[in-house]
Amino acid sequence: MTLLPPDALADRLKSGLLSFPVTHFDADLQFDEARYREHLAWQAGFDVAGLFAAGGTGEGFSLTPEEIDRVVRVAVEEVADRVPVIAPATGGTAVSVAQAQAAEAAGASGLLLFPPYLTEASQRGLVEHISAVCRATDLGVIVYSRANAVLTDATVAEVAERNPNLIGLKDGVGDIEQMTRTYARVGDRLIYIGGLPTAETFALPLLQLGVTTYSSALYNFLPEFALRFYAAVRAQDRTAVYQMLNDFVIPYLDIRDRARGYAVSIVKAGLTAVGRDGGRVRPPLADLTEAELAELTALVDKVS
Ligand SMILES: O=C([O-])C(=O)C[C@H](O)[C@@H](O)C(=O)[O-]
Repeated sequence: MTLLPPDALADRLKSGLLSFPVTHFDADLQFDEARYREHLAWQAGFDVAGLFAAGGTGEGFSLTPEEIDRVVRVAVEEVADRVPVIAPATGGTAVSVAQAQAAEAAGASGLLLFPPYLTEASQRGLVEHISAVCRATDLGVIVYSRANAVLTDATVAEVAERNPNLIGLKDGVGDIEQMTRTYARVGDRLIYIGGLPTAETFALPLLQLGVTTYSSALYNFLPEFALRFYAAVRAQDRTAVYQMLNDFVIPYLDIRDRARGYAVSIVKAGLTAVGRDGGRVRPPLADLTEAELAELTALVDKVS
C-alpha cells in the first residue's frame, strides 16, 4: 500500500471518501500516541479511500515539525497496510521540502501541500513553491488552494504541466467560477478534492465541477453517516442528501459557527459525544463549552 505510484494513488483517492483524523492530546496537551493509534485503527476499519495525517482537522498547524514526523510515522505503522497515508507539507518552501522528504522516508503514500504561513504570495511565487516541493519527492502531491495560496486556473494548469507527480487540487475556497475555469482548463489531468470546512455542505454542487471526493471531518466521529452521505452524493440522490443536511449537517453548522476555529474543535467534541473521548484542542483553538457539547451530543444521538 505504501508504494503507490502517483497515478495509482490518484485513482484510489478520487473514488472514495477521505478521512482527516484528529490528533489526540493528553491532559497536558502532549501528543497521545495510544489514543491516536486506536482512533486510526477504528477509522481504517470502514470503507475509506485515504487517510490524511496531521491535516487541518488534525491540528497540523499546532504541531512542531518533530511532532508531525512522529504523527506521520505512527499513522504509517498503524494503517498503511490498509489505507494510503497522506502526510502534510507546511510552511515555507525549505520546511515543506524537508517535510516532503521526511514523509517519503517514513513510508507515506502521498503528500498534501498546505499554504505557506503568514506571507502573501504571487501566483508566480506559488508556482515555484509548489514545483520545488514536487521536485523534492517521488510521492504524488496534492496542492491545497486556500488562504494565502489561492490558485488561479492558469497557475493550476502550469503546475500540473511542470510536475508529473502533482496529482490533485484540494479546494478550500468554494469559488464556483474559479473551479469551473480550473476544471474546464485542466480537466481530468488532476483529481479534485473538496476541502471547505464541513465538506459535506458543499459536496453535491461541487460534484458537478469535477470534485469527486472530499475530506470529511465528520467521518472522525460518524463514519457510517459520513459514508452514507458520500454514497448519496455520488448517486446524485438529492432527496437523501437534503434529508441528511436537514437532519444533521445544518444544525451541526449552527453550533460550529458560534466561534472561530470551532470547525476543528467540534470534531473532537463529536468524538466525545459518541463516547470515544476526543480530548481537548491546543491553543489557539478553544474547546466547545459544556452546554455546546450537550447540544451536540443530543444532535449526534439522533443520527447514530
Ligand atoms: O486538513 C484540512 O484541510 C481539513 O481537515 C479539511 C476538513 O476535513 C474539511 O474538509 C471538513 O471540515 O470537512
